[in-house]
Amino acid sequence: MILTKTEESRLLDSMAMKEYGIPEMVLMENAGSSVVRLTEKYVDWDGAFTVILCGTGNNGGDGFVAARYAAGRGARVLVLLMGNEAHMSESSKQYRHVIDKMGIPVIPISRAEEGAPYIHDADILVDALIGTGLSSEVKGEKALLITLMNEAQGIIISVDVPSGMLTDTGRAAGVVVDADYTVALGSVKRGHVLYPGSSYTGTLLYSPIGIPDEARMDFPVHLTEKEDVFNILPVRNRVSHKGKNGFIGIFAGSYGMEGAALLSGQGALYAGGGKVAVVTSAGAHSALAGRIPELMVSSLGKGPFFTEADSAEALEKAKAYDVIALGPGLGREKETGKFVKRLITSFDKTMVIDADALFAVKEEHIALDTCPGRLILTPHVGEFSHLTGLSPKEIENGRIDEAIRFAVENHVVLVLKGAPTVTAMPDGSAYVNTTGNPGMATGGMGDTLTGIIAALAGQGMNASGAALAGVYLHGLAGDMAAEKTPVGYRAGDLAEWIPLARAEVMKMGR
Ligand SMILES: NC(=O)C1=CN([C@@H]2O[C@H](COP(=O)(O)OP(=O)(O)OC[C@H]3O[C@@H](n4cnc5c(N)ncnc54)[C@H](O)[C@@H]3O)[C@@H](O)[C@H]2O)[C@@H](O)CC1
Ligand SMILES: [K+]
Repeated sequence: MILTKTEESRLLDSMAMKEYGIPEMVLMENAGSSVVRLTEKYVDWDGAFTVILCGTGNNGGDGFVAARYAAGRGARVLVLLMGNEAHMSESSKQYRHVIDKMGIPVIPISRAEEGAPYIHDADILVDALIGTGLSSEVKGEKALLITLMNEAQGIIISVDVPSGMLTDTGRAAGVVVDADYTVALGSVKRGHVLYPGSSYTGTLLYSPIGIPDEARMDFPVHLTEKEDVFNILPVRNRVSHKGKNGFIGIFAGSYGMEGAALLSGQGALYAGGGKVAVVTSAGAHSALAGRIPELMVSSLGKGPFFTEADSAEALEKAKAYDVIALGPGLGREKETGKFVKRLITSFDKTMVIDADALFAVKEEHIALDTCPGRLILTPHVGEFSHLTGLSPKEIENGRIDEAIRFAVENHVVLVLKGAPTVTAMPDGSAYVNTTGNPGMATGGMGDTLTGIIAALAGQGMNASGAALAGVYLHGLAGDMAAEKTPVGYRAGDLAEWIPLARAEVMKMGR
C-alpha cells in the first residue's frame, strides 16, 4: 500500500478527477460513507448521540456525508460547523444541503464554547475539521474546539487525518485531535505511521474511495503489508536441501562481546538459513563454541578482536558463503575497522553490514557505491547519525526521506531501524514497517535482525526483498512474543518466534 505526502495525496485526488474522470462528489460520497462503514465493526452507531464537527474544507464535506450515513445506521446526529460557509466547495455545499433536507441539525458556531455541551455529551465525535488542507499552526477557537474534543468522553473518529496533524511528519501543528480511529481516504499518509502521528491516529482504517489502483502505481513509498512479504518469501519445495538455503557466514563477536554473535547466529538459524557459520576472533571463540549445536563456530587470528592481518583468511573463508553478515560485537578498534574495510571492499555477494561495521564504514571512509557486493546496511538512529553527520533530530524529522537519500547516493539497501523502521532501496523506493513494539527496545534485537536478513538473502531473496521481509518478520515475531510478555522478553526469546511469524505470513497462501 502506498504512503503519501500531502502533495502526493493531492496529486492522487486530482488524477482521479482529471485523468479518470471521477467527479469530486463521488469521491466525497465514498469518503463520508466509508467513515461510517469501516468503523461499524468497532463502534455501535445505533442510538449513539453523534456530534460531527465540520470545517469548511472538503474534509468537512466528508463529514456532511458521514452525517447522512450515521443517521442511516440509527445514530442521533448533530453537526457543528465552524468557519465561513462562503468558502465551502460546491460539493460540500451540496452535501450540506442534503442533510438540511433530511432534517439533520447543523449548528454553525464561531466560538468553541457554543459547541461544548454537545461535545461533552456525545457518544461519538466525528472529527471533520481539517484534513490534508492544514495550512499552519492551529490556534484560537479551532484549537479550543480540538481541546474540548480531546477532553470529552466520546469515541473520536477522525476523517482522513486527525485535525491538526501534519500529514508529512505526524507532528502536531500546535493542537491535534487524539483520535481513537482514523479513516485514511484515498491513501495512507506518512503521518499516520510516523511517530507521534501514529498515536494521534489510533486504529488506522483505510478506504480507497473509488480511486483506481492504477493511479497509485508510481508512488515510491509503501507501507509493508503481510501480502508484500508473502509475495516474496521463498516457498520451500519438497526436495530442498540445506545447500539450497544458503551458507551464511557471520563475522561477529570479540572478547567480551560474544553474545552479539550468538544472537545473529540464532536469527539466521530461526529464519531458515541452510548452514550458518559464525566466524569470530580467537579471544571470543571459547565463549561461543558449542553454545548452539546448529551453529558452526570458527575463529581467525590470535587476538581478542579482528585485525587487518586477519582479512586475507576471512576472505578465503568467505568464498564458501553465499551471504555474509558483518558487525555485531566486533568492537571499534582501529585495526578492526581496517579488517572491515577489506571485507566490504572485496566481497562480491550480498553482505549485511551492522553495528561496529557501520562505525568502520564512516571511520575508514569506505566508498560504498564502488564496492562490488550488494550491500544492506542496518543502522539505528545513532549509527545513522554517525554515518551521515545528521543530528538524531534531523533524522527523526525526515526519517523516510533521509533513508531514501542515503540508499540512492550510496547504491545500497538501507534499513533505518526505529519506530517505524524504514527500508530504502537504491532505486529511490522505500518500505515503512509497522510490525514491532516497544518491548523490542532492548539489547541484541538488532543482532537478531542482522541474522534474519542474511538468512533470507541466503534463501535466494534479493537484497531489497530480504531486508524488507526480514524487518517485517522480526517485528511480527516481536509482536507474537509480546502477546504474553509485553516487556521483558529477550532477543533470544524473539528469535524463537521467527518461524511462527513466517508461518503466519505463509498462511495467506492457504
Ligand atoms: N477531491 C479531493 O480533493 C477530495 C478530498 N477529500 C477530503 O478533503 C480533504 C482536503 O480538503 P481541503 O483541501 O478542502 O482542505 P481541508 O478540509 O483538509 O482543510 C481546509 C479547512 O481547514 C481550515 N484550516 C486549514 N489550516 C488551518 C489551521 N491551521 N487552523 C485552523 N483552520 C485551518 C481551512 O480554513 C479550511 O476550512 C481531505 O483531507 C479529505 O478529507 C475527500 O473528500 C475526497 C476527495
Ligand atoms: K480531520
